[in-house]
Amino acid sequence: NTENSKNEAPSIHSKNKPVKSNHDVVVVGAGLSGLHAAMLLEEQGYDVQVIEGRNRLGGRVYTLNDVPGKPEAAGEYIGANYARMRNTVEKLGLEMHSPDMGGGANRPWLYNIKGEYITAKNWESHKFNPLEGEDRTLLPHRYLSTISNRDNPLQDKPLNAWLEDEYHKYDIPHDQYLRSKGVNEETIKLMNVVIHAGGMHNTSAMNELRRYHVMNFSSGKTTFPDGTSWKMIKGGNSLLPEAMAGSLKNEVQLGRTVVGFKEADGVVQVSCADGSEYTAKQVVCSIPITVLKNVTFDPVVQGITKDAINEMDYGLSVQAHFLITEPFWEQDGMDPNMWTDGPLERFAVRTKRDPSDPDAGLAFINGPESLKFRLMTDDQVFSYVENKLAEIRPSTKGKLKRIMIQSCERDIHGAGDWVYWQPGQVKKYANHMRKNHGNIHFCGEHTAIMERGMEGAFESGERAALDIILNA
Ligand SMILES: Cc1cc2nc3c(=O)[nH]c(=O)nc-3n(C[C@H](O)[C@H](O)[C@H](O)COP(=O)(O)OP(=O)(O)OC[C@H]3O[C@@H](n4cnc5c(N)ncnc54)[C@H](O)[C@@H]3O)c2cc1C
Repeated sequence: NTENSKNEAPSIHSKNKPVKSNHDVVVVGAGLSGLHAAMLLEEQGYDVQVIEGRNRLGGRVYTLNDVPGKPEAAGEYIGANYARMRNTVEKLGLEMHSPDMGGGANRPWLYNIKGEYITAKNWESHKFNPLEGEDRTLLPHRYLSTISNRDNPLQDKPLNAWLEDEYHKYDIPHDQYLRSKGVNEETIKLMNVVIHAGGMHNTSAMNELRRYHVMNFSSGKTTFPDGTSWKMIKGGNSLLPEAMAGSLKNEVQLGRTVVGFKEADGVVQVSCADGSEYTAKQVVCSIPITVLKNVTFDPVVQGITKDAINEMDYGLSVQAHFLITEPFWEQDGMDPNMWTDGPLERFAVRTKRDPSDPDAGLAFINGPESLKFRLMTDDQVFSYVENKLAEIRPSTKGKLKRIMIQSCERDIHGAGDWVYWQPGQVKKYANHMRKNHGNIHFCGEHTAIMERGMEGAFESGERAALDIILNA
């Protein structure tokens, strides 16, 4: 991992010396939300300076150009309904292409459940299949989305319906909601495998229902002109934040980790770890909410916003990328891609973007098992994954070469994958996340109302920019 780890001091590797400068607006964070806000403000004639803590652009959009196949470490699929994002892609002259949505190398998953190998073909009749009737044809990796989405009370409702009081009754643990719908314990256990929240008990049913409501809207109701629902940027999604930053008049300042905001007499002073100081009348802050715990505010943030900063959390995931030196699946004759209910959760052989690319494999752990990786170094993550893999799949032994560990949480600027709402948090916080603190306007996917993911980031940047343009 080339990014600085949580154990290290904030980045001071800025290629620039510490600076002092004054602008109409300072935007903190060069992810999609911050960059979109900056572009809109600049269009309206504001002098805008974007500052970014990492030494790269894009935040949770990050193409791993050094890994064969150039996989996306984070924001990957662009929905047909991503109007703001599509418009920006077009405006900046980038092209999109249809991704391989098959997972891994477009091969089926081999399931490893309770230590037993089960093929997709054998699942319907297998004794571990906990469902009845036609549902027995459902494959385990589809349980979470299919079953959560059934009789979704948000169906056909506007995308902001999840914020309304009448749906607060669903702001309860997701496992409790599923039990009330008659879903049995064995099914819930399998749904739990890849849940981004440490477990089904820790995510609000409203969080999950909203997730699938937005997804239905993306993939069901709108399409690209060629009839597809999802696309990616040709050459890698990172090209988009790079082009957005390149379109701005003031060069984005990298390596400027913000440590404090101080507002007095209508001016906000933004202080960075490297000693730089920026002042502006207005600030757009796209720092992920959990990272805000480490940033000081003067005057201090109080009340519900303070509680939200202390309590909100993001899902975790760890990706261990390997080169595959020999096709281990040819040795044991089984499908290469594994979906397991054990500590590895998923291991996939990645799609080759170019036939000359060597085979690369990815252990992607984002369910309850991901929590333990918070306490490991990158080397320990590699060893752990290799050992667990060798236990359940001996043919992998000696055939994997370490490339990199990637996680959106394993550095001081990252919070995790994306925000999730714990039971009770939608009611408590969802309508407060967008409240400004004096002249500091918060944005970021965690503050979006209608959309999620990358389009949620765009939506939130637009809202923060409009807040300044119309009200400030
Ligand atoms: C594994 C994974 C898969 C995903 N897949 C999809 C997908 O397929 N489709 C989809 O739509 N979305 C997907 N997403 C979500 C999407 O990537 C995010 O919602 C979106 O990119 C978030 O943008 P943002 O601007 O809100 O936040 P970020 O991109 O996190 O931007 C915040 C910026 O602030 C910077 N920062 C943090 N702290 C400081 C500080 N103290 N000082 C200065 N700068 C700071 C960060 O470095 C970062 O650049 C995925 C995310 C992950 C992790």
